[in-house]
Order: sequence, then C-alpha cells, then structure tokens
Amino acid sequence: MDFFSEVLQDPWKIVAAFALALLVHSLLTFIKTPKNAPPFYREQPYIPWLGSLVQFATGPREFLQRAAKAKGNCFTIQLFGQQMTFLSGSEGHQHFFRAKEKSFDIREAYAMTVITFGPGVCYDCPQSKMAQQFAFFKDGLSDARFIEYMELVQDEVATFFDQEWGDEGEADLLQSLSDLYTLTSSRCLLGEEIKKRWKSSGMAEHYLALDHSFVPILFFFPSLPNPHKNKCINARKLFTKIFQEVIDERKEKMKADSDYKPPQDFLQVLMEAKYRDGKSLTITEITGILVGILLGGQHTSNVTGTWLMSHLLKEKEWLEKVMEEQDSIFKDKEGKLHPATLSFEEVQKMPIFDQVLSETLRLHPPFFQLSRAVKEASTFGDYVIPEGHIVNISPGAAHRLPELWGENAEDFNPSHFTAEAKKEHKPYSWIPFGGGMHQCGGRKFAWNSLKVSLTWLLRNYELEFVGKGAEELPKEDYTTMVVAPTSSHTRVKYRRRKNA
Ligand code: HEM
Repeated sequence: MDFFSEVLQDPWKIVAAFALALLVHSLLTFIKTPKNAPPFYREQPYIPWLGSLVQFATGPREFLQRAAKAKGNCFTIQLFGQQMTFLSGSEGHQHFFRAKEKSFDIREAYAMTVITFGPGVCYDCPQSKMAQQFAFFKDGLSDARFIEYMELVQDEVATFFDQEWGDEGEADLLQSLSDLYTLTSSRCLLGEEIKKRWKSSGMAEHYLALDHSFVPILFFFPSLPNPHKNKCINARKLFTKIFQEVIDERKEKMKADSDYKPPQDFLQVLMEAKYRDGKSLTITEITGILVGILLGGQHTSNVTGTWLMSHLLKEKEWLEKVMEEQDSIFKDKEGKLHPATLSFEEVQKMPIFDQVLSETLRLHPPFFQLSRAVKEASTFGDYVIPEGHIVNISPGAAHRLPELWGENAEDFNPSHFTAEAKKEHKPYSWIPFGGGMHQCGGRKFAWNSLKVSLTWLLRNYELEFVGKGAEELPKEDYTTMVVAPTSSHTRVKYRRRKNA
C-alpha cells in the first residue's frame, strides 16, 4: 500500500497530514518573509491558512479600517494561504497606481477572467497587446462618441419605462436598472443588429451564463475547475457566430453601396481597429472585448443607480436640490418639463446631480478592492512589499477614512464635491474608477448614461421605496461581483408625474 492510500484509511492520519501541511506552509511563509516586510495584521479567531477569512467575509470594510488604524497605511493579512498587502491613504494609492506593470501585474491578479472573456483577450494577453486592446476603449467610449449615443440611450430609456413600468406600479429598481443598462449598452456598443437578435437568437440566455461565471474563490485559485466553464464556452461560440454574421452583413453593404454609412457603435470601432503591427482584431478578440464591456458596465451602473436613488429618496434635502436643478434647466414656459431628447451640452449642465453621483460613488464604489500580483519587490516608505504577495487597495474602505474625508466620512454629503471642496481633495482620494494606466475605460460612458437615465427617471416618475426596511438604507451585499444594495431593500412604488 502506498503512503497516500495508507493515510486515507485512517481519519487521524488525515488530520495529522493536514496539520503538518499547515505547519510547513506557516514555516515557509515565515522564512520567505523579509524583516522589513509590511506589518502583519490578524484578529481572533485566526485560522491557520484561511487566515482572516471570517472577519474579511463578514465585514471587509470594518476589518480593513481596524487594520489600518492598528498598522497604518501598509499592512499584510492572510487569506487562503495568500499574503495580501493593503495600501491605503493618498500615498498608498499613488504607490499602487503609479507602479510599473512589471512590478505590480494586473494580468496575474485577474487571471480568472479568461473563463468569461476567452483566451487572448484583455488580462490573458502579453502586456503590450493588452495595452493596445485597452486603447481601443478610449476611442469607443469617449465623450465624442457619447454625443452619437445620446439619442439612442434616451430612446432606450423612454421605451423601456413605457413598456416595462407604464404609468404606475411596483418594481425592483435594481433589476429594472440592470435590464435597462443591458439594453442601452447593447444598443450603443454592440449595435442595432445585435440588439434585434438579442432575445430571439438565445444571446440573452447565454449572457446569463457569462454573467454568473465570476466565482470569488477563483480569484485565489484561478486554476480550479470553474463549474461555468462549458456554459461560457458555448455562450462565446454563439456570440462569435452572431457577431461574425453582423460583421459580414456590414461588409457586404459597404461593398454593394458606396454611400452606405455603417452605424457608429463600438462594434464598428473594433472592426476598424488595428494593432500597431497593422493586424486587425480576430473575431475571438472582438467577441471577448464586447462581452467584457457589457459585463463591466452593467452591474457597476445598476448598483450605482440604485444606491443613488436610495440616498435621494431617503434624504429628501438633496432630492429637492436635484429637482430644483432639473426644473431650472428643463421646464418650459408653460411649466411643463422638457419632454424630448436632450443634447449632450444640456446633460453637462447639472452640477448638483454631478455632486450627488460623485458622493454616491464615494460611499458605494462598486469594486470594493483592486488587486495586482507583486512580481518584483517594491519599496513603500520603510517597508518592502515582497514578490509573491497580492497588493491591494480598497476604494470601499478608503473612501470612508476620516484622514481623507473628515470626521463625518460615513455620512452622505454631496457638498464634498463642490468646485471649492474638490480643490482640497488629496491626490487619489476618490478612486471609484481606479487610476493610473488601468483607470476605468468606460467611466465617461458610465457617467453620461447614468446621468441621462436617472435624471429622466426623476423627471418622469415619483418614486418611493416600499417593503420591509423601506425607511432604512440598504446594507452592502459583498457576495456579488460588485457591492450591491441588499435586494430586500430595492423595491419601489412609482407613479408617472402629471407634468411629464
Ligand atoms: C459606475 C460605473 C463603473 C465603475 C465604478 C467602474 C469601475 C472600474 C474600476 C475601478 C476599474 C479599474 C480596475 C483595476 O484597476 O483593477 C475599471 C476598469 C475598466 N472598466 Fe469600469 N467601471 C464602471 C463602468 C464601466 C463601463 C460602463 C464600462 C464599459 C462600457 C467599463 C469598462 C472598463 C474597462 C474596459 C476597464 C479596464 C481598464 C484597464 O484595465 O485598462 N467600466 N472600471
């Protein structure tokens, strides 16, 4: 009988083998940790190898804030045997965002995304190819492009609420916004032809498989089998087939009719894009990138919209200010609200709404934590962050630090973002969209579409939250890909405004 068969026959031997493995792991970690490594933070109960999992899983923000209070702006915790170093505060964030890719590697930290986006896309590319792919976003998601998208977004918003909500009723706001932003993104980014086929071709159903494929444990063990892998492969096969059909149709039309102007959507941007060596993107790359932006934009936007409404409808002082601003911009001479399409310039004239949106993203940044794999030891102040650590920053925890946001950092106060107040912000203190070379490529698209859709909703409907806990603000749900408001707190009752 070999050693392993013998061990498996006796439960005590299994326990002993496990204890031995933990001891070896702890010893190796101790030996590998240099003297000037960041201070280690732990609380009881501390479970070997799992480390601070209990505290982190049950209240990550509070846990990181306690750690920062005890150890300062650079400390290490352990999760699943992995040393996780957190940097916080203005200097900590600067160090994180300004590091070179060869020191702090985003690709290894987000290796799990290959299941969803497919091979050879975004984080599954050599560094220079990844940078070129992300540069395509800059063109496709810029303000200049959004001017083209304005009419499409507003048309989708009005049609969606007419068809799905009607004049009065009840709905789950989080779900409604999620459905809405899939429609606006698919119309502007994937194009009209895809949007038409979205449900009938089965894309909508397969999209759900891609959406469910982010399993948090795979962040630590990207090589573990992902139960959604086959569904994702099938979904991408279908998406690839349909994107190819649409691309061929557009090319045919261009050949047949020299006056034909293809739609100016993100699909077209990718069809025309070229790498530095002159090569076009493959259909697999186009598919993966489009899936990536659809997923990247949808949940981040719907949770932001729901948090914003939760604050406004419960803290009426700011709702009144927002409505006054809307009235001053959009009411016509008869006192009726401007009903039709707004221009891009009009949407830029909403300083109060901008403040409310910025404050919502301060208190509820959708991505709780951003991570990189340390490939080269990196000196921060008196410490050296060793190779092999995962280095992180947490917008979710940092945005409530009194040192950055004052003693009342926990309160909803959009005055944090008046033009005057912004001058006092420390560098990299407001980081819902990240920073540095990987700053969110879709931030302008997200900002504009949130403004267009949420102000439209406020101008056209009276809303109130209903159900158990309707009076309170939702709690944070950390089990989803982005930090969502707890679904028990997202039901609203609505009635169309008389003057709308
Ligand atoms: C409120 C909405 C959004 C928030 C808060 C948000 C936040 C973020 C953050 C924090 C990152 C950086 C991740 C890191 O450094 O590890 C990021 C990256 C990115 N986001 Fe967003 N995002 C939003 C909406 C969108 C939308 C609508 C799109 C596309 C239509 C998008 C596309 C991207 C892309 C392409 C990247 C990767 C950039 C890179 O790595 O170079 N995002 N986003």
